[in-house]
Amino acid sequence: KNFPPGPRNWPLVGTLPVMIGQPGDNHPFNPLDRLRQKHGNLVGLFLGIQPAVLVSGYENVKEISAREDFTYRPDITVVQHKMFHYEKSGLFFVDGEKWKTQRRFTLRHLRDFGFGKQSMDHYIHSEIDILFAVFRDLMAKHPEQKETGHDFLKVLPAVAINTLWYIIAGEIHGLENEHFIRLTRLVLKFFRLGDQTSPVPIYRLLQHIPFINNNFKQQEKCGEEIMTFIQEAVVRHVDTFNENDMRDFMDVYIREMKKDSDGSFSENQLISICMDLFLAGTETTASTTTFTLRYLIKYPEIQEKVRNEIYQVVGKDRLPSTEDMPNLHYCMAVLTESMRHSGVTPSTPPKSTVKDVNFQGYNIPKGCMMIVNLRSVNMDEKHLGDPETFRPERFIGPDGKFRKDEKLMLFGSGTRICLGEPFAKNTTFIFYTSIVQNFKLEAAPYGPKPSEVILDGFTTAPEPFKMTMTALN
Ligand code: HEM
Repeated sequence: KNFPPGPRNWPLVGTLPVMIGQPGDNHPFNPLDRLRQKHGNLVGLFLGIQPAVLVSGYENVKEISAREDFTYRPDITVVQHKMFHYEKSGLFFVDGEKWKTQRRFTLRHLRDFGFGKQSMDHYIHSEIDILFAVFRDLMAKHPEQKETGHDFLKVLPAVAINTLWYIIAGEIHGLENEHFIRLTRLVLKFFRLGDQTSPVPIYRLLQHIPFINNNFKQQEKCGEEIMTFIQEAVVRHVDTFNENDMRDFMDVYIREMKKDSDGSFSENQLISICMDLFLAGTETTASTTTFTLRYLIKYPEIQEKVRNEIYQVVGKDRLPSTEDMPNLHYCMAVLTESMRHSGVTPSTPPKSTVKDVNFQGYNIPKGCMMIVNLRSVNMDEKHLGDPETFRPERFIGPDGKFRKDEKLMLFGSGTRICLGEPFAKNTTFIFYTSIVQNFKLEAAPYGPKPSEVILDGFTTAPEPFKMTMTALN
């Protein structure tokens, strides 16, 4: 009663028939865009019989994100919960005091190992050296592909994984390591198989129905393999643990497990946290960097402007670092515009309520899923004027300096705001500016132009594309 208005709620399938894409859509979120246009900023939906509300618009999203009532996550089967007998674990899908304690601990101790700090730069730079060696190797081994394009960016996710994994588990994997290459593929596949508005993770019954459970089953398989990789690293850490030598985040967590008397710091919880960080942190940063490079190929004049600023501020003899960020105004504007326009996270992971709640005069029943529409904020026509246009200058103030737009939500907002924001900003910034400093990027003269397709999943991602690179230094 007094639930937000929405499309027709059919028996069993609820509103799902109007939540699927149509021919001509250019973004996975188009069906939800249409619902918002038709029904307004709060749309009542049903994923099967599960009530859900699509929440759009800056004010609504800000309020939902700030209110304690909505900090909960719905009961969704994720691979680690299933493996741990449906006990909620990790960071993303835990609630209340458990979430607060684990989030605080994780953030504090990741920072001790350089997470989101300048002290990480040297490590990011050494990963970039490896990346550049791969680029040069590809060009030397297959010079003929300069005409049709190299698949340069396929190694980027592996580099992103290494950067994060070093802090979590103190390990670096060679890009030629077969096991590691497989892991990288699994992470990407895991994300593409996801679907934020699928009822399958909510209903255990649907998880057993062939065809309907197709994506879910495949995703579960990928997730299990990724979990095994993490579990093995945890076991190695437990076996070699030395109280006097904290090598990485896993060690610090194990030390806490030994001190902890109520069991809230457990091995399962450590595995789940690492899984959450690993998944949340690697695909998102790799996709953001790839989207940015895709825009720079499409707009060569912007690429040139980025390069000129880097040459002026940083020069050619060293790679850009986080210390340069406050002086690279245009580069910051380009990254921000790329994140806004591409929208790797068009919505937050679903939120939920644990009691009946009133929101904007509507009744939101206990257990209702809240689909928080960040895209509606980052593509807000009233605020931005021309949201569909890629225009980094919108973030340059009259003084020529980068101007932060407080009305954007690139990493969510409020209590659950992305835990990895500083790390993600630093790594994507250094990755993309270093590439542009050292290589000219172009569409291959005889190959297809980089695809403009945006892939669906838990996040959105650019469709892989080929390009030509010319070394500049
Ligand atoms: C460009 C890269 C990234 C983007 C666009 C992004 C975006 C987001 C968004 C929109 C949320 C949801 C916030 C909410 O529920 O209100 C989120 C949550 C989260 N992100 Fe990120 N993220 C990125 C990178 C990272 C990295 C590098 C890490 C960690 C290594 C990370 C860890 C997390 C975690 C743990 C949460 C859940 C927080 C919680 O529920 O308390 N993310 N992220």
